[in-house]
Amino acid sequence: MKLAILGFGVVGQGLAEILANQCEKTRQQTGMAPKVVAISDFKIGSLYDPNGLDLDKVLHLAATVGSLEDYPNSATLVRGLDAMTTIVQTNADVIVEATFTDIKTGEPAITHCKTAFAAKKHVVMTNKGPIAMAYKQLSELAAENGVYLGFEGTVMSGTPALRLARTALIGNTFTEVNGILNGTTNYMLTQMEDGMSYHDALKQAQEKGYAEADPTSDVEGYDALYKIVILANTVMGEALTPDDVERVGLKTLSAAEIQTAKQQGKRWKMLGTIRRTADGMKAAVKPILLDSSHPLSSIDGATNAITYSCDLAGDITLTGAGAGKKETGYALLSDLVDCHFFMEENRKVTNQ
Ligand SMILES: NC(=O)C1=CN([C@@H]2O[C@H](COP(=O)(O)OP(=O)(O)OC[C@H]3O[C@@H](n4cnc5c(N)ncnc54)[C@H](OP(=O)(O)O)[C@@H]3O)[C@@H](O)[C@H]2O)C=CC1
Ligand SMILES: N[C@@H](CC=O)C(=O)O
Repeated sequence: MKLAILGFGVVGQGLAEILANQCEKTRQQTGMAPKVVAISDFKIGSLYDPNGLDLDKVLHLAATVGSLEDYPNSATLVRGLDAMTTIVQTNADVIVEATFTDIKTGEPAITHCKTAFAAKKHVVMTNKGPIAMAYKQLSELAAENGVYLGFEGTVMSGTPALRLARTALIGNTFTEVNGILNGTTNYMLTQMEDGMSYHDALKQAQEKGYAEADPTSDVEGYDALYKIVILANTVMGEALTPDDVERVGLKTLSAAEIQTAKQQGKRWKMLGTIRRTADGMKAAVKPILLDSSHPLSSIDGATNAITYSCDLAGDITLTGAGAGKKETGYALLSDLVDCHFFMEENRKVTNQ
Protein backbone atom coordinates (compact mmCIF):
# COMPACT_ATOMS: atom_id res chain seq x y z
CA MET A 1 0.00 0.00 0.00
CA LYS A 2 1.60 3.24 -1.18
CA LEU A 3 0.25 6.43 0.39
CA ALA A 4 0.22 10.08 -0.68
CA ILE A 5 -0.70 12.45 2.14
CA LEU A 6 -2.35 15.71 1.07
CA GLY A 7 -2.15 18.26 3.89
CA PHE A 8 0.62 17.70 6.41
CA GLY A 9 -0.64 19.66 9.42
CA VAL A 10 -1.86 18.29 12.75
CA VAL A 11 -3.68 15.28 11.28
CA GLY A 12 -1.27 14.39 8.46
CA GLN A 13 1.61 14.44 10.94
CA GLY A 14 -0.49 12.48 13.46
CA LEU A 15 -0.87 9.66 10.94
CA ALA A 16 2.82 9.82 9.94
CA GLU A 17 3.86 9.49 13.60
CA ILE A 18 1.70 6.41 14.02
CA LEU A 19 3.07 4.89 10.82
CA ALA A 20 6.65 5.67 11.86
CA ASN A 21 6.25 4.17 15.34
CA GLN A 22 3.59 1.48 15.18
CA CYS A 23 3.61 0.17 11.64
CA GLU A 24 5.10 -3.21 12.59
CA LYS A 25 2.36 -3.88 15.16
CA THR A 26 -0.36 -3.12 12.60
CA ARG A 27 1.44 -5.29 10.01
CA GLN A 28 1.46 -8.23 12.43
CA GLN A 29 -2.23 -7.76 13.27
CA THR A 30 -3.54 -7.15 9.75
CA GLY A 31 -0.85 -7.84 7.15
CA MET A 32 -0.98 -4.19 6.06
CA ALA A 33 2.42 -2.66 5.21
CA PRO A 34 1.88 0.98 4.15
CA LYS A 35 4.66 3.13 2.75
CA VAL A 36 4.34 6.92 2.41
CA VAL A 37 5.64 7.85 -1.06
CA ALA A 38 4.39 11.46 -1.24
CA ILE A 39 3.46 14.42 0.93
CA SER A 40 1.98 17.58 -0.52
CA ASP A 41 1.37 20.55 1.73
CA PHE A 42 0.93 24.27 1.06
CA LYS A 43 2.86 25.34 4.14
CA ILE A 44 5.58 22.77 4.76
CA GLY A 45 6.35 21.78 1.16
CA SER A 46 6.03 18.68 -1.01
CA LEU A 47 8.13 15.54 -1.51
CA TYR A 48 7.72 12.48 -3.71
CA ASP A 49 9.92 9.40 -3.77
CA PRO A 50 8.46 6.37 -5.55
CA ASN A 51 10.56 4.17 -3.25
CA GLY A 52 9.12 5.72 -0.08
CA LEU A 53 9.98 8.67 2.18
CA ASP A 54 11.91 8.43 5.44
CA LEU A 55 9.15 9.39 7.91
CA ASP A 56 11.52 9.94 10.83
CA LYS A 57 13.40 12.56 8.79
CA VAL A 58 10.17 14.14 7.53
CA LEU A 59 8.68 14.38 11.04
CA HIS A 60 11.92 15.76 12.50
CA LEU A 61 12.00 18.53 9.86
CA ALA A 62 8.30 19.29 10.38
CA ALA A 63 8.76 19.59 14.14
CA THR A 64 12.02 21.55 14.13
CA VAL A 65 11.99 23.88 11.10
CA GLY A 66 8.45 23.51 9.79
CA SER A 67 9.71 22.92 6.24
CA LEU A 68 10.72 19.91 4.14
CA GLU A 69 13.33 21.92 2.23
CA ASP A 70 16.28 20.23 3.99
CA TYR A 71 15.06 16.68 3.28
CA PRO A 72 18.05 14.93 1.64
CA ASN A 73 18.14 14.77 -2.15
CA SER A 74 18.33 11.46 -3.99
CA ALA A 75 18.17 10.28 -7.61
CA THR A 76 14.46 9.47 -7.22
CA LEU A 77 13.31 12.45 -5.12
CA VAL A 78 10.92 14.97 -6.68
CA ARG A 79 10.02 18.21 -4.92
CA GLY A 80 7.19 20.68 -5.19
CA LEU A 81 4.28 18.66 -6.62
CA ASP A 82 0.89 20.19 -5.84
CA ALA A 83 -2.01 18.07 -4.59
CA MET A 84 -3.55 17.37 -8.00
CA THR A 85 -0.21 16.40 -9.58
CA THR A 86 0.51 14.21 -6.56
CA ILE A 87 -2.77 12.37 -7.08
CA VAL A 88 -2.31 11.85 -10.80
CA GLN A 89 1.45 11.50 -11.35
CA THR A 90 2.76 9.58 -8.34
CA ASN A 91 2.71 5.82 -7.84
CA ALA A 92 0.52 6.16 -4.70
CA ASP A 93 -2.48 3.87 -4.71
CA VAL A 94 -4.14 5.44 -1.65
CA ILE A 95 -4.70 9.19 -1.24
CA VAL A 96 -4.94 10.51 2.32
CA GLU A 97 -6.99 13.74 2.19
CA ALA A 98 -6.15 15.88 5.24
CA THR A 99 -6.29 19.37 3.75
CA PHE A 100 -8.55 22.01 5.23
CA THR A 101 -12.33 21.65 5.37
CA ASP A 102 -13.96 24.34 3.25
CA ILE A 103 -17.39 24.96 4.75
CA LYS A 104 -18.82 26.74 1.71
CA THR A 105 -17.95 24.47 -1.21
CA GLY A 106 -16.07 21.41 0.09
CA GLU A 107 -13.41 22.23 -2.54
CA PRO A 108 -10.71 21.55 -3.61
CA ALA A 109 -11.09 18.31 -1.66
CA ILE A 110 -14.13 17.15 -3.67
CA THR A 111 -12.06 17.50 -6.86
CA HIS A 112 -9.17 15.67 -5.16
CA CYS A 113 -11.51 12.72 -4.51
CA LYS A 114 -12.98 12.69 -8.03
CA THR A 115 -9.52 12.88 -9.59
CA ALA A 116 -8.27 10.04 -7.39
CA PHE A 117 -11.25 7.82 -8.27
CA ALA A 118 -10.81 8.48 -12.01
CA ALA A 119 -7.19 7.35 -11.59
CA LYS A 120 -8.46 4.20 -9.76
CA LYS A 121 -6.94 5.33 -6.46
CA HIS A 122 -8.50 4.79 -3.04
CA VAL A 123 -9.21 7.75 -0.73
CA VAL A 124 -9.26 7.98 3.06
CA MET A 125 -9.97 11.36 4.60
CA THR A 126 -10.65 13.44 7.68
CA ASN A 127 -11.75 16.41 5.58
CA LYS A 128 -15.47 16.81 6.22
CA GLY A 129 -16.26 18.92 3.16
CA PRO A 130 -16.52 16.17 0.52
CA ILE A 131 -18.70 13.88 2.64
CA ALA A 132 -20.99 16.67 3.89
CA MET A 133 -21.42 18.22 0.44
CA ALA A 134 -21.20 15.31 -1.98
CA TYR A 135 -21.45 11.94 -0.20
CA LYS A 136 -23.89 10.33 -2.64
CA GLN A 137 -21.96 11.35 -5.74
CA LEU A 138 -18.58 10.41 -4.28
CA SER A 139 -19.66 7.04 -2.88
CA GLU A 140 -21.23 6.17 -6.26
CA LEU A 141 -18.08 7.26 -8.12
CA ALA A 142 -15.87 5.21 -5.79
CA ALA A 143 -18.07 2.14 -6.35
CA GLU A 144 -18.10 2.64 -10.15
CA ASN A 145 -14.31 2.78 -10.16
CA GLY A 146 -13.91 -0.17 -7.78
CA VAL A 147 -12.04 1.87 -5.16
CA TYR A 148 -12.39 2.46 -1.42
CA LEU A 149 -13.71 5.63 0.21
CA GLY A 150 -12.98 5.98 3.96
CA PHE A 151 -14.08 8.88 6.15
CA GLU A 152 -14.24 7.60 9.75
CA GLY A 153 -12.33 10.61 11.14
CA THR A 154 -14.83 13.13 9.80
CA VAL A 155 -17.06 12.56 12.85
CA MET A 156 -15.59 12.22 16.35
CA SER A 157 -11.98 11.82 15.26
CA GLY A 158 -10.61 8.39 16.26
CA THR A 159 -13.74 7.42 18.21
CA PRO A 160 -15.51 5.00 15.86
CA ALA A 161 -18.88 6.78 15.75
CA LEU A 162 -19.56 6.01 12.08
CA ARG A 163 -18.20 2.47 12.06
CA LEU A 164 -20.23 1.59 15.19
CA ALA A 165 -23.44 2.71 13.52
CA ARG A 166 -22.64 1.32 10.07
CA THR A 167 -21.44 -2.12 11.21
CA ALA A 168 -22.11 -3.12 14.84
CA LEU A 169 -25.60 -1.53 14.93
CA ILE A 170 -26.62 -2.72 11.49
CA GLY A 171 -30.31 -3.70 11.23
CA ASN A 172 -31.50 -0.88 13.49
CA THR A 173 -33.41 2.17 12.34
CA PHE A 174 -32.04 5.24 14.10
CA THR A 175 -35.02 7.28 15.22
CA GLU A 176 -32.90 10.03 16.73
CA VAL A 177 -29.20 10.90 17.00
CA ASN A 178 -27.93 13.38 19.61
CA GLY A 179 -24.32 14.33 20.10
CA ILE A 180 -21.63 16.64 21.33
CA LEU A 181 -19.76 16.66 18.06
CA ASN A 182 -17.24 19.49 18.29
CA GLY A 183 -14.20 19.16 20.54
CA THR A 184 -13.22 22.84 20.38
CA THR A 185 -16.53 24.23 21.68
CA ASN A 186 -16.90 21.54 24.33
CA TYR A 187 -13.35 22.29 25.48
CA MET A 188 -14.17 26.02 25.55
CA LEU A 189 -17.42 25.52 27.49
CA THR A 190 -15.60 23.38 30.07
CA GLN A 191 -12.88 26.02 30.54
CA MET A 192 -15.42 28.87 30.64
CA GLU A 193 -17.34 27.11 33.43
CA ASP A 194 -14.10 27.40 35.43
CA GLY A 195 -13.93 31.13 34.73
CA MET A 196 -11.69 31.30 31.65
CA SER A 197 -12.57 33.94 29.05
CA TYR A 198 -14.03 32.98 25.66
CA HIS A 199 -10.88 34.18 23.86
CA ASP A 200 -8.39 32.40 26.14
CA ALA A 201 -10.39 29.18 25.91
CA LEU A 202 -10.42 29.39 22.11
CA LYS A 203 -6.68 30.15 22.05
CA GLN A 204 -5.98 27.04 24.15
CA ALA A 205 -8.16 24.87 21.91
CA GLN A 206 -6.19 26.13 18.90
CA GLU A 207 -2.86 25.47 20.60
CA LYS A 208 -3.92 21.93 21.40
CA GLY A 209 -4.70 21.25 17.71
CA TYR A 210 -8.48 20.85 18.18
CA ALA A 211 -9.70 23.87 16.21
CA GLU A 212 -10.22 24.19 12.47
CA ALA A 213 -7.77 26.33 10.47
CA ASP A 214 -10.51 28.98 10.62
CA PRO A 215 -12.02 28.49 14.10
CA THR A 216 -15.17 30.37 13.07
CA SER A 217 -16.19 26.99 11.75
CA ASP A 218 -16.08 25.56 15.29
CA VAL A 219 -17.58 28.40 17.30
CA GLU A 220 -20.35 29.24 14.83
CA GLY A 221 -21.40 25.59 14.71
CA TYR A 222 -20.55 24.86 11.05
CA ASP A 223 -18.16 22.02 11.95
CA ALA A 224 -20.83 20.26 14.03
CA LEU A 225 -23.41 21.01 11.33
CA TYR A 226 -21.24 19.23 8.76
CA LYS A 227 -20.98 16.25 11.10
CA ILE A 228 -24.77 16.18 11.49
CA VAL A 229 -25.13 16.16 7.70
CA ILE A 230 -22.55 13.35 7.45
CA LEU A 231 -24.42 11.31 10.10
CA ALA A 232 -27.76 11.84 8.35
CA ASN A 233 -26.36 10.77 4.97
CA THR A 234 -24.05 7.94 5.93
CA VAL A 235 -25.76 6.45 8.98
CA MET A 236 -29.45 7.34 8.69
CA GLY A 237 -29.65 7.10 4.89
CA GLU A 238 -31.25 10.56 4.63
CA ALA A 239 -30.09 13.05 1.98
CA LEU A 240 -29.90 16.05 4.31
CA THR A 241 -27.93 19.09 3.09
CA PRO A 242 -26.24 21.82 5.18
CA ASP A 243 -29.18 24.15 4.40
CA ASP A 244 -31.58 21.73 6.14
CA VAL A 245 -29.88 22.14 9.53
CA GLU A 246 -30.75 24.91 12.01
CA ARG A 247 -27.55 26.43 13.42
CA VAL A 248 -26.89 28.69 16.42
CA GLY A 249 -23.28 29.55 17.35
CA LEU A 250 -21.57 29.47 20.73
CA LYS A 251 -21.10 33.25 20.73
CA THR A 252 -24.80 33.73 21.47
CA LEU A 253 -24.09 32.38 24.97
CA SER A 254 -22.73 34.82 27.58
CA ALA A 255 -20.19 34.04 30.33
CA ALA A 256 -22.93 34.99 32.85
CA GLU A 257 -25.35 32.41 31.42
CA ILE A 258 -22.66 29.72 31.71
CA GLN A 259 -22.01 30.65 35.37
CA THR A 260 -25.73 30.81 36.25
CA ALA A 261 -26.23 27.34 34.79
CA LYS A 262 -23.30 26.05 36.85
CA GLN A 263 -24.83 27.47 40.06
CA GLN A 264 -28.08 25.65 39.20
CA GLY A 265 -26.24 22.35 38.64
CA LYS A 266 -26.87 22.56 34.89
CA ARG A 267 -24.53 22.76 31.89
CA TRP A 268 -24.67 24.37 28.45
CA LYS A 269 -23.62 22.03 25.67
CA MET A 270 -23.39 22.56 21.89
CA LEU A 271 -25.72 19.75 20.89
CA GLY A 272 -26.22 18.32 17.44
CA THR A 273 -29.57 16.60 16.90
CA ILE A 274 -31.30 14.73 14.09
CA ARG A 275 -34.84 13.43 14.60
CA ARG A 276 -37.23 11.51 12.40
CA THR A 277 -40.63 13.14 12.80
CA ALA A 278 -44.01 12.78 11.11
CA ASP A 279 -43.09 15.97 9.18
CA GLY A 280 -39.71 14.61 8.01
CA MET A 281 -36.19 14.98 9.36
CA LYS A 282 -35.48 17.78 11.87
CA ALA A 283 -31.85 18.68 12.45
CA ALA A 284 -30.12 21.36 14.52
CA VAL A 285 -26.85 22.41 16.12
CA LYS A 286 -27.21 24.84 19.01
CA PRO A 287 -26.34 25.49 22.67
CA ILE A 288 -28.79 23.59 24.89
CA LEU A 289 -29.08 23.76 28.68
CA LEU A 290 -28.85 20.22 30.08
CA ASP A 291 -29.82 18.93 33.52
CA SER A 292 -27.07 17.03 35.34
CA SER A 293 -29.08 13.82 34.83
CA HIS A 294 -28.76 14.07 31.03
CA PRO A 295 -26.34 11.40 29.66
CA LEU A 296 -24.39 14.03 27.68
CA SER A 297 -24.06 16.62 30.46
CA SER A 298 -20.94 15.09 32.03
CA ILE A 299 -18.87 15.19 28.82
CA ASP A 300 -15.84 17.43 29.44
CA GLY A 301 -13.01 19.00 27.43
CA ALA A 302 -12.36 17.92 23.84
CA THR A 303 -14.26 14.70 24.46
CA ASN A 304 -17.29 14.06 22.24
CA ALA A 305 -20.25 11.76 22.74
CA ILE A 306 -23.08 10.48 20.62
CA THR A 307 -26.33 8.70 21.47
CA TYR A 308 -27.95 6.57 18.78
CA SER A 309 -31.62 5.90 19.55
CA CYS A 310 -32.18 2.56 17.88
CA ASP A 311 -35.57 0.92 17.23
CA LEU A 312 -34.18 -2.50 18.20
CA ALA A 313 -31.14 -1.99 20.44
CA GLY A 314 -32.47 1.02 22.38
CA ASP A 315 -30.25 3.99 23.26
CA ILE A 316 -26.52 3.41 22.71
CA THR A 317 -24.05 6.10 23.77
CA LEU A 318 -20.42 6.24 22.62
CA THR A 319 -17.91 8.61 24.23
CA GLY A 320 -14.34 9.43 23.20
CA ALA A 321 -11.95 11.97 21.72
CA GLY A 322 -13.52 14.38 19.23
CA ALA A 323 -10.30 15.97 18.02
CA GLY A 324 -6.53 15.73 18.39
CA LYS A 325 -3.36 14.77 16.52
CA LYS A 326 -2.90 11.15 17.57
CA GLU A 327 -6.62 10.42 17.78
CA THR A 328 -7.44 11.72 14.30
CA GLY A 329 -4.29 10.12 12.90
CA TYR A 330 -5.67 6.88 14.31
CA ALA A 331 -8.99 7.41 12.49
CA LEU A 332 -7.00 7.43 9.24
CA LEU A 333 -5.13 4.31 10.29
CA SER A 334 -8.42 2.50 10.95
CA ASP A 335 -9.62 3.47 7.45
CA LEU A 336 -6.31 2.31 5.96
CA VAL A 337 -6.76 -1.10 7.60
CA ASP A 338 -10.29 -1.31 6.20
CA CYS A 339 -8.96 -0.23 2.79
CA HIS A 340 -6.25 -2.91 3.03
CA PHE A 341 -8.92 -5.61 3.56
CA PHE A 342 -10.91 -4.14 0.63
CA MET A 343 -7.81 -4.33 -1.60
CA GLU A 344 -7.09 -7.89 -0.47
CA GLU A 345 -10.67 -8.92 -1.26
CA ASN A 346 -10.41 -7.33 -4.74
CA ARG A 347 -7.13 -9.14 -5.36
CA LYS A 348 -8.71 -12.48 -4.44
CA VAL A 349 -11.65 -11.88 -6.79
CA THR A 350 -9.32 -10.84 -9.65
CA ASN A 351 -7.15 -13.94 -9.13
CA GLN A 352 -10.12 -16.35 -9.17
N1 LIG B 1 -7.42 18.54 14.01
C1 LIG B 1 -8.35 17.65 14.32
O1 LIG B 1 -8.46 17.21 15.47
C2 LIG B 1 -9.29 17.15 13.27
C3 LIG B 1 -9.26 17.63 11.97
N2 LIG B 1 -10.12 17.13 11.02
C4 LIG B 1 -10.03 17.59 9.64
O2 LIG B 1 -8.80 17.15 9.08
C5 LIG B 1 -8.28 18.10 8.14
C6 LIG B 1 -6.87 18.51 8.55
O3 LIG B 1 -6.94 19.11 9.83
P1 LIG B 1 -5.63 19.65 10.55
O4 LIG B 1 -4.49 18.76 10.23
O5 LIG B 1 -6.02 19.90 11.95
O6 LIG B 1 -5.43 21.03 9.79
P2 LIG B 1 -4.07 21.87 9.67
O7 LIG B 1 -4.48 23.25 9.32
O8 LIG B 1 -3.20 21.63 10.85
O9 LIG B 1 -3.33 21.18 8.41
C7 LIG B 1 -3.80 21.24 7.11
C8 LIG B 1 -2.59 21.45 6.21
O10 LIG B 1 -3.02 21.30 4.86
C9 LIG B 1 -2.46 22.36 4.09
N3 LIG B 1 -3.32 22.54 2.93
C10 LIG B 1 -4.52 23.14 2.84
N4 LIG B 1 -5.03 23.03 1.59
C11 LIG B 1 -4.12 22.34 0.87
C12 LIG B 1 -4.05 21.89 -0.48
N5 LIG B 1 -5.04 22.12 -1.35
N6 LIG B 1 -2.95 21.21 -0.88
C13 LIG B 1 -1.93 20.96 -0.02
N7 LIG B 1 -1.94 21.37 1.27
C14 LIG B 1 -3.02 22.03 1.71
C15 LIG B 1 -2.45 23.53 5.04
O11 LIG B 1 -1.57 24.55 4.59
P3 LIG B 1 -1.99 26.09 4.92
O12 LIG B 1 -2.06 26.17 6.42
O13 LIG B 1 -0.90 26.89 4.32
O14 LIG B 1 -3.33 26.30 4.28
C16 LIG B 1 -1.99 22.85 6.33
O15 LIG B 1 -0.57 22.77 6.39
C17 LIG B 1 -9.29 19.26 8.15
O16 LIG B 1 -10.14 19.12 7.04
C18 LIG B 1 -10.03 19.10 9.46
O17 LIG B 1 -11.36 19.55 9.38
C19 LIG B 1 -11.01 16.13 11.32
C20 LIG B 1 -11.08 15.62 12.58
C21 LIG B 1 -10.26 16.12 13.67
N1 LIG C 1 -12.30 21.24 14.91
C1 LIG C 1 -12.90 19.98 15.12
C2 LIG C 1 -11.88 18.91 14.83
C3 LIG C 1 -12.50 17.61 14.58
O1 LIG C 1 -13.36 17.43 13.74
C4 LIG C 1 -13.38 19.86 16.57
O2 LIG C 1 -13.02 20.72 17.37
O3 LIG C 1 -14.14 18.92 16.87
